[in-house]
Amino acid sequence: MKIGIVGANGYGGVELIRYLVNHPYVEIKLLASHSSNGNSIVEQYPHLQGILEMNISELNIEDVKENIDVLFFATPSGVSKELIPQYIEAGIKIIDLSGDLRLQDGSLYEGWYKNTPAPPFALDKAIYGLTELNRELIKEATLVANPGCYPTATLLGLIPALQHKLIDGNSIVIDGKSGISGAGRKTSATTHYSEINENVKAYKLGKHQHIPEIEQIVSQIGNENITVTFSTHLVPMTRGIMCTMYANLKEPINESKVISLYEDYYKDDYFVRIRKGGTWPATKEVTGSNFCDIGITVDERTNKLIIVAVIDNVVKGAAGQAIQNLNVMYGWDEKTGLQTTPLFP
Ligand SMILES: NC(=O)C1=CN([C@@H]2O[C@H](COP(=O)(O)OP(=O)(O)OC[C@H]3O[C@@H](n4cnc5c(N)ncnc54)[C@H](OP(=O)(O)O)[C@@H]3O)[C@@H](O)[C@H]2O)C=CC1
Ligand SMILES: CC(=O)N[C@@H](CCC(=O)OP(=O)(O)O)C(=O)O
Repeated sequence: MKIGIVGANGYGGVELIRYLVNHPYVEIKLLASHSSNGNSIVEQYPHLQGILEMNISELNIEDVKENIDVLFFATPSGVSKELIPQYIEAGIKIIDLSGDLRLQDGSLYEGWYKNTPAPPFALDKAIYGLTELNRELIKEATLVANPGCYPTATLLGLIPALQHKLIDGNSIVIDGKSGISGAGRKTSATTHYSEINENVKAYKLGKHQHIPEIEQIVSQIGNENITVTFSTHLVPMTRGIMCTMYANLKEPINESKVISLYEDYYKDDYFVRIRKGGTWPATKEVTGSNFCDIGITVDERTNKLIIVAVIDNVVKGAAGQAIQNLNVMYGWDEKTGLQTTPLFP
């Protein structure tokens, strides 16, 4: 399968490269970016020396039609919605890592991303790529909207509780924490070393673009309109997301019963691992891997279910899940090219 990566020299793009160079069924045929055309990817990423010595070239639809089967977009929001329509019409399969195609209702995109939405035909075609939720739809998809990093951890943590009607959807509070690579490669005052080192910062409270994405799916699963409280924090680490979710239990339930419901729900999902009672996952336990690890507690005193979910933001939160979706689209074993052991310590 011939693959192209747009946004190849960003963090999502370079993580796609890290996995795809070892994927047995794909060949990387195109690396494209915005401002680095003509340069070798090795100039920006010397760790790729001897592994992928390839020039970054301009994105050209005629070249893509001739040489590419699947195009990954690892570009900032606002880019793929402009470029993708012509590639859809040309019959190219697309996996978009950005937020441009995740919200089915274009007016929500307009409100939260402050930009015009993708054309309705593209939004209709896009399948939300949370693999464990939409595997059957992804098998037939030609356009996949890969989920955001926080929504991946949050939704994998909440879906079994909502499916089993254990919690009141409108009581959900999500406390999210992310490493700095989540903000992409370009530095800014907020992601500058001296601003983030030995510091924890809350940001975009009540305004984060992942709020409508999470609400879209929890409402679908809960079969009612659900609004969530979602807060995000930057923590001084490179990779990793931890989302801790709190919700009111509808009926009292034993913790070990909830854990066994979760184990059963994810029994066929290699990349989701449920911790035993009284233990909770840490971000380092998934670093560099496509796993989402989940720990569960029932706080009987407050009648709350507490769920802790961790992922590596650039793997399960971006490039890894995108490759998992590629595998599903082509009927390959979902783990193909993704079976790395987390990088611990
Ligand atoms: N980082 C993460 O943990 C996650 C990221 N995502 C999403 O993935 C996408 C990529 O993120 P990330 O890799 O972190 O971002 P980066 O800022 O690290 O990289 C962005 C890439 O997009 C390229 N680019 C920018 N504008 C254009 C354009 N108009 N045409 C073509 N290429 C363009 C840049 O090229 P150049 O450098 O040459 O300008 C660069 O290669 C974003 O939508 C992000 O929200 C999703 C989940 C997690
Ligand atoms: C640490 C950090 O800044 N993280 C980014 C998440 C990036 C992402 O996944 O956002 P998209 O929805 O645009 O894909 C943020 O909070 O906006």
